[in-house]
Amino acid sequence: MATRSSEPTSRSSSSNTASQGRKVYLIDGARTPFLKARGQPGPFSPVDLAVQCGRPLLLRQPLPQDAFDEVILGCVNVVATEMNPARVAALRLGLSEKTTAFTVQINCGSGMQSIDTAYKYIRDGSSELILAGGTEALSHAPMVLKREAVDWMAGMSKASSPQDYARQVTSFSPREFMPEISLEKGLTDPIVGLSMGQTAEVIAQQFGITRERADEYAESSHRRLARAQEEGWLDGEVVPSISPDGKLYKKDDGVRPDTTTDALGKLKPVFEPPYGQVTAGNSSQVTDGASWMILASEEAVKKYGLTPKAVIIDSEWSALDPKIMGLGPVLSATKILQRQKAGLNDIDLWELNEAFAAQVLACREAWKDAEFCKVALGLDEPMGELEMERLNIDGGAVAIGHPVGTSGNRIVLHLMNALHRKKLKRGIATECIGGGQAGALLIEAV
Ligand SMILES: CC(=O)CC(=O)SCCNC(=O)CCNC(=O)[C@H](O)C(C)(C)COP(=O)(O)OP(=O)(O)OC[C@H]1O[C@@H](n2cnc3c(N)ncnc32)[C@H](O)[C@@H]1OP(=O)(O)O
Repeated sequence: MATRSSEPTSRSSSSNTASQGRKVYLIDGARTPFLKARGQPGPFSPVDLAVQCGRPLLLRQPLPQDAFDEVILGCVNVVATEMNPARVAALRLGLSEKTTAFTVQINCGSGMQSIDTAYKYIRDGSSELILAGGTEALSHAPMVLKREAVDWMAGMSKASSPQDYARQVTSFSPREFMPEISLEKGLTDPIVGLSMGQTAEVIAQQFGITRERADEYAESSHRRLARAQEEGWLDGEVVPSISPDGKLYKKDDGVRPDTTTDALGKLKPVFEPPYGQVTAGNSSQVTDGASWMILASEEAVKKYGLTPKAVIIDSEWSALDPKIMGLGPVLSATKILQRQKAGLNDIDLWELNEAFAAQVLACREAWKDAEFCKVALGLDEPMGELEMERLNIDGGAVAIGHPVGTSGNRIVLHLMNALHRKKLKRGIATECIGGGQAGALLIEAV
């Protein structure tokens, strides 16, 4: 059970406000449709995904091949044939061989970390133009063989006589070759031994989030995404992908517009049966997808005649007990609000990544909870209630899916576009990170 006295820490605090460096603009971005992992490898590898959305983005922002100083790509599950996917993607996108590229991994924060690293490189004057993204093909998550299988193969390679060889062959046991379920392992915290879903159960219990509320939230995520798709609000942000066999993917395919709270209420708890709150219907979906954003300095904007859509104002990363990792956004976002002397509802729009419906709701409760605000945030008063009308207005990972290394990038991209569409000014994108961390970015539309 989580303790409320877990003392969080943070990095890159007030020293990283944009006022202390150069302006950093968000120019444009694009993502693939998010495709649900359906028990077998999907049509695209992590690099394929990054290339699928990178190409149309670079076509509509025609920059010279060597314009980018850096390519930074978040990816949690790198596949063995695409080591350093940032570099592989950059070259497949036709960028200059002279452009350096590196991959970042901070679990679900990876796609936001790429933006924040780019932001700081440009702000501090070491770069002018950066392509920063996130990619994840959870359907391709590497499978890990059991120790016994690896030992058996080592025995085969060491066999030096026909007798050795025969002994090794006859000791073969197919059961030992059943792979360990690696995706499940990847979504289990190695320090506290809880799956991500169990950490959501911990904070649901801590803040009294009922099954009904989690299901209502999940239903609204599907409803909001379905409306956004129907109204064309994702056009341009989501670019079509074409698989090697010529199949066209145009839309996020996890959304279920017919979702009802009645149907959700019938699903069984997955992570803490039989009494838990977290089900397949109110969890983020296991999904493949990629997203890129172009970041530029003022000089690069002038040099290439770019039209910025937003400017990055501030960023913050925090760390806390891995058991309550889902509350991380409260820590990171509050630090930004304090620096900006702003309240929750002074921010026009929020993208708080929906790892789980119960986790988003627990964050909202934490801001209202005097004791949490005092102990974890050092505040005399609670922060108050974040209005639902500002939060994940076009749905989130419950409906869209959560390709873990990508989502942090997607929420910044969508926030930028939603601020423009609604002619609003300020937005915060924030997400929890497995292992007990969280990131947040404050942007302003221009
Ligand atoms: C990692 C970090 O750094 C930080 C983080 O973000 S933590 C979050 C990381 N991500 C996760 O942990 C992933 C969480 N989600 C999961 O693991 C999986 O989605 C899950 C195990 C919860 C469910 O997986 P699944 O069983 O394959 O789901 P799925 O097959 O889609 O649905 C199961 C059932 O629910 C039903 N269902 C799902 N959504 C529904 C909806 N909206 N309405 C009605 N029914 C629904 C499905 O129809 C299905 O029913 P049947 O079995 O009758 O076909």
